[in-house]
Amino acid sequence: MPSTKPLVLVTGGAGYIGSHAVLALRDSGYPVIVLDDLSNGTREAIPADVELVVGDVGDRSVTDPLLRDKGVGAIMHFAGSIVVPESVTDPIKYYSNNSAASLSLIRSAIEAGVPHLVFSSTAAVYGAAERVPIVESDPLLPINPYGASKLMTERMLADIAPATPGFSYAALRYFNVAGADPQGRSGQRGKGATHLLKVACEAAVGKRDKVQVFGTDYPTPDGTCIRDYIHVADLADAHVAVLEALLADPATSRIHNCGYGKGFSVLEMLDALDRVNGTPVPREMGPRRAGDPPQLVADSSGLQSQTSWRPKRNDVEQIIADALRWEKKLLEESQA
Ligand SMILES: NC(=O)c1ccc[n+]([C@@H]2O[C@H](COP(=O)([O-])OP(=O)(O)OC[C@H]3O[C@@H](n4cnc5c(N)ncnc54)[C@H](O)[C@@H]3O)[C@@H](O)[C@H]2O)c1
Ligand SMILES: O=c1ccn([C@@H]2O[C@H](COP(=O)(O)OP(=O)(O)O[C@H]3O[C@H](CO)[C@H](O)[C@H](O)[C@H]3O)[C@@H](O)[C@H]2O)c(=O)[nH]1
Repeated sequence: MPSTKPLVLVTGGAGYIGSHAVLALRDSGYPVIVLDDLSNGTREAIPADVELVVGDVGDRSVTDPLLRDKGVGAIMHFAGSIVVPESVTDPIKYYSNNSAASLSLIRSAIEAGVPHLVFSSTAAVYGAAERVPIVESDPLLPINPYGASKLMTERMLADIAPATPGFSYAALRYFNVAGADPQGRSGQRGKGATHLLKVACEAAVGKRDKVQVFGTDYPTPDGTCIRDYIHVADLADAHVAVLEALLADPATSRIHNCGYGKGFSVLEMLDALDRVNGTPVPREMGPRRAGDPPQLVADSSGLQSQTSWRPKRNDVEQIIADALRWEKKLLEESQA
């Protein structure tokens, strides 16, 4: 029987978080189509029967016919550039791919009559937050071009939606996304990983000789930075819940933090990895990395009170176990 749920276009669906959103949408009965330029994604990240359009979200010769002809009912917009230090050395890339390309997609969507867009924003819009947990109304003071490029898109959406009858959006500010699909269907692939848990799991399976701890003199109980790690499958479920909130109340746009509201230090994460792994992962204490705020923890009560989303995998050892299982699978694939 054909689905009665709207077709969802997932931009960046061949990447880490987008591929988990594709799984969550399909698990909930939504038909899905993916638009990705494969600059950091892979075909294998998407189920074989999902249509992949290889192209740039900023290219209207791609997005106009796609949105017009396929009958897209909502967009989840994950495509973007994601490396904070690179945004400092190459800000034009970030304003181009995260701000300008998003504006192009938004125009294309509105002209095609697509009513809803869910945008991947980031805790980086808050910059070096003065207090935790962070609420959505806290000051937006990004400290790098990555965060600024995402905030610009949020600002565009905040101005455009009220001026555009029939169009609403959700901006989701992710905190630290980690883990892999609990069923082993997807996980984080990209080369040159920089995220703590990915790097540490690569060290656990022998792809690296150690993990370096960036800074031990922060004003936190053990001196290392504190972050709020959300399981990627819970984050994917949050997207479905937010889409359903938009469909149920189409005139209301929303902005939500996505995290669990509990912080873990770098050393707490590495200790938990050692417990899950059963053998200690070599670690080395090192200097601070530029631009790291001491603490980022989300107040996500709005996401829970305003949508049906409830965290299901709010357990740091499960996040790590899923990430580690995925890393072992990647290693086996590379040795096959
Ligand atoms: N990973 C995190 O911890 C995190 C935290 C906060 C926000 N985010 C945001 O979530 C989104 C997804 O991040 P991710 O970690 O899955 O990254 P990712 O690099 O794995 O996925 C991004 C995908 O977008 C594609 N892409 C990039 N530019 C494109 C373009 N112009 N046109 C079409 N496709 C393009 C890439 O090929 C890739 O498959 C990003 O917007 C990122 O800024 C991620
Ligand atoms: O090898 C490593 C990697 C990271 N860290 C530390 O681990 C913590 C987490 O670092 P990540 O690189 O995993 O994540 P960030 O907190 O820097 O970045 C995350 O949050 C940002 C918002 O502030 C952006 O959204 C970004 O995309 C997202 O990955 C930081 O204190 C970092 O210094 C290490 O000690 N060693």
